[in-house]
Amino acid sequence: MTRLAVIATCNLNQWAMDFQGNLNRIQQSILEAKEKGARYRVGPELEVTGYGCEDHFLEPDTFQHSWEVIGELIESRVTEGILVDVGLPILHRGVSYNCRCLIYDRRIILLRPKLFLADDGNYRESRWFRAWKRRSVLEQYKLPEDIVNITGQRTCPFGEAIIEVEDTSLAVETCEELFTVDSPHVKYLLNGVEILANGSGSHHHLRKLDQRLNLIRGATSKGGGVYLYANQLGCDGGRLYFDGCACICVNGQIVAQGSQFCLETEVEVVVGVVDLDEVTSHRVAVASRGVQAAEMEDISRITIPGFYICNSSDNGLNIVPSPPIQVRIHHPMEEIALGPACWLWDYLRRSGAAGFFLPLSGGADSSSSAAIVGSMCQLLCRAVQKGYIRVLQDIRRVCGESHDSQYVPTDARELASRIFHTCFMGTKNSSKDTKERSKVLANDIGSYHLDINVDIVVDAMVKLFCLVFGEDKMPRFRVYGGSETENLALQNIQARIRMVVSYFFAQMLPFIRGRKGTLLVLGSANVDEGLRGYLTKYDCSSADINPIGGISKVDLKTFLSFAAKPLEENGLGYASLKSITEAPPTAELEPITASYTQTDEADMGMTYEELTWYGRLRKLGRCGPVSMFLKLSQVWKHLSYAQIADKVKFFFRMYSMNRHKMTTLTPSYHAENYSPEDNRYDLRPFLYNSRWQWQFSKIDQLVTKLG
Ligand SMILES: Nc1ncnc2c1ncn2[C@@H]1O[C@H](COP(=O)(O)OP(=O)(O)OC[C@H]2O[C@@H]([n+]3cccc(C(=O)O)c3)[C@H](O)[C@@H]2O)[C@@H](O)[C@H]1O
Ligand SMILES: Nc1ncnc2c1ncn2[C@@H]1O[C@H](COP(=O)(O)OP(=O)(O)OP(=O)(O)O)[C@@H](O)[C@H]1O
Ligand SMILES: NC(=O)CC[C@H](N)C(=O)O
Repeated sequence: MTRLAVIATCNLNQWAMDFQGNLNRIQQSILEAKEKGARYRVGPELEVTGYGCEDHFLEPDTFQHSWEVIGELIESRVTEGILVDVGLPILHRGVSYNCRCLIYDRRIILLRPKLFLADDGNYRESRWFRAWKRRSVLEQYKLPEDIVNITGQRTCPFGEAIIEVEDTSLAVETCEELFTVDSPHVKYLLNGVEILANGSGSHHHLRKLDQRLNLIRGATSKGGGVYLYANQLGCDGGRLYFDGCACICVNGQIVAQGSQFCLETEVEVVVGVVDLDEVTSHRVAVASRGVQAAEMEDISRITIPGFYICNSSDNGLNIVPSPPIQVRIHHPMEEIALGPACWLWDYLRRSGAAGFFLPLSGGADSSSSAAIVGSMCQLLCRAVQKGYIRVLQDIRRVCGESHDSQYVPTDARELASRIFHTCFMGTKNSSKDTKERSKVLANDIGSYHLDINVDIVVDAMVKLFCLVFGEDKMPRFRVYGGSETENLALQNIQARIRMVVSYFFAQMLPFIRGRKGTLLVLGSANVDEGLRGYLTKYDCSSADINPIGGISKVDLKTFLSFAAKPLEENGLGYASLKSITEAPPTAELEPITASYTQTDEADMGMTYEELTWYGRLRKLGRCGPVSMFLKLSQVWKHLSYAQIADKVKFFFRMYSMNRHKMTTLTPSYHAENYSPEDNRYDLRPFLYNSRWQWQFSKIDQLVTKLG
């Protein structure tokens, strides 16, 4: 008889601290798994609480509510006839652990704590949890009174163990454990485990999926086995977008894959039929695996008597194993169009706001933010067309429709006209070109567009200044003979007034349109501007949220070309973006004269491409000034050592002078590994000695030595 097992994993769009919503989604996923015939269901890491609770993991309430959720799950009887693997925080003997809880029928089979915590980049699990170190010991966990009352069970095993069922054995690991050098699954697989599950809380950044899939495939390609991967999906209350992609892998080949970016549903169950005999067969054929398996030390085992994961009544003819599939990996430009769009939608519908307000300059950055909102509207309309009722209900709520409303968006442009507001805020220094580009793009996307001039407010500020300090101190632009200080102050006041106007209009526009609520102000500072500090503190970069704050200018330019392509060519169909990509980036804060037009790259003293180099080397290459100089000397062969030294020193000077701006950076979608985001990801001082005396003198010595 063939051992065919139907098993399920899932993507869940959980929300930190939303215990009720999280419970509903977990229940729905188990029910769907059961309906599809699965006998094992794995869910994401910390799915009961949501992954991003952070310091709420220090509160006893969080642990107690987690048990209450488990109690309700068991009482609702969804766990009957299926082995359910749920992620939640557990307090054991006064120590907090990030755990998997395996439940079968009404019994807690095992609490399995995470062995290796995630602590780099965006993660700091050891702030809230301890890693489980007593790997050879199974302790007894004393179950809370509520659970005892529901189940009659007083204790359950706590630690690392293999679960033996009648026809196979399985084991679980948690997210980061897959990424570690000495992954627990190696030991489990060599111990004969056939099904391995991983509940994850893993975030998206550009070009990452490939790495994750390689690890999943790698886990079972050498020694055989089935690997089930579950993940959180969406924005659970922070800067990260968890990118789902729940999948099933058999002997190194993916046989089922869920979506990576999805706003259609909060619960996506991925089911596969796997032939466990193929695992045995794969293993027997690899003699060296057998040698290692034979000498592997034993791991504690817990049996579930009478429980079969395989369908014993089927002889392999009624259900067939899921065949290997071609994995779907989005192009990075699609990732930009999809990831931030889904994140924005989760944020918008969960914030209760009535839509977005975007200061749209007609430049590349704010146009990228606009295109991403357009992409969100397109995805929403497609979901509605496919019949996703919950999406339609959320749209109606965000649009301020009444309970009995029959409103259905006709198309993405019509939807955008209701929830997306753009505004060009010109001054004397704005050009007709940018104003026109802004208008045409707004029309392409369908936003409610305003075209206003803010000179009256800028002039009022200058007048106020003159009233206080006298007309003879009236600040002048450099091109009219003003000093650097005056020139900068006049630029910054335009930029800051735009920010104040944005918040004012975002608050008032729903009122003007006969709606309740307020709009969320969107920002458009990109990752490189942040790195170089080429932005005005508290200008339009100080928005509520920023979809592109984690994306490099180089990627954004490519994204705009992609988004300009027609829908039939898989672009976003915003043809007007073409002219925007062709225009040189400019702040338009200084007067344009016959001999002078302000441009970003000239102003910054470096190109955006150079900035990407600096960004990658600083963060990903972990370079200080000296190593960055040495690394770039190997690459920039067209420049002299002295020129490279000047560039590196200039970059570090600018970076360190402006680092303070990162402390007030608008929360942005995390997309780029070299992000300078100061809040969670790139923790550095913000008061530097920007002369870098020691480091720069070492660079000077090297230049002399190298000639
Ligand atoms: N160490 C420190 N720690 C904490 N705060 C510090 C600080 N040093 C200065 N500051 C504060 O920061 C201020 C200086 O920063 P900030 O006011 O931003 O002014 P700043 O960086 O001098 O100027 C803004 C720059 O952004 C450029 N820019 C380019 C494109 C567009 C836009 C735009 O906004 O549209 C702007 C603009 O051309 C200019 O180069 C100081 O006045 C002080 O208030
Ligand atoms: N004329 C304008 N009208 C509306 N918003 C503006 C205008 N100028 C600037 N902004 C807002 O201020 C932000 C910062 O301005 P900046 O000139 O630095 O633009 P940028 O970062 O180069 O972006 P963009 O490419 O969109 O111009 C812009 O992204 C935009 O949101
Ligand atoms: N939650 C985790 O353990 C995640 C860690 C892992 N390195 C990731 O980026 O996906």
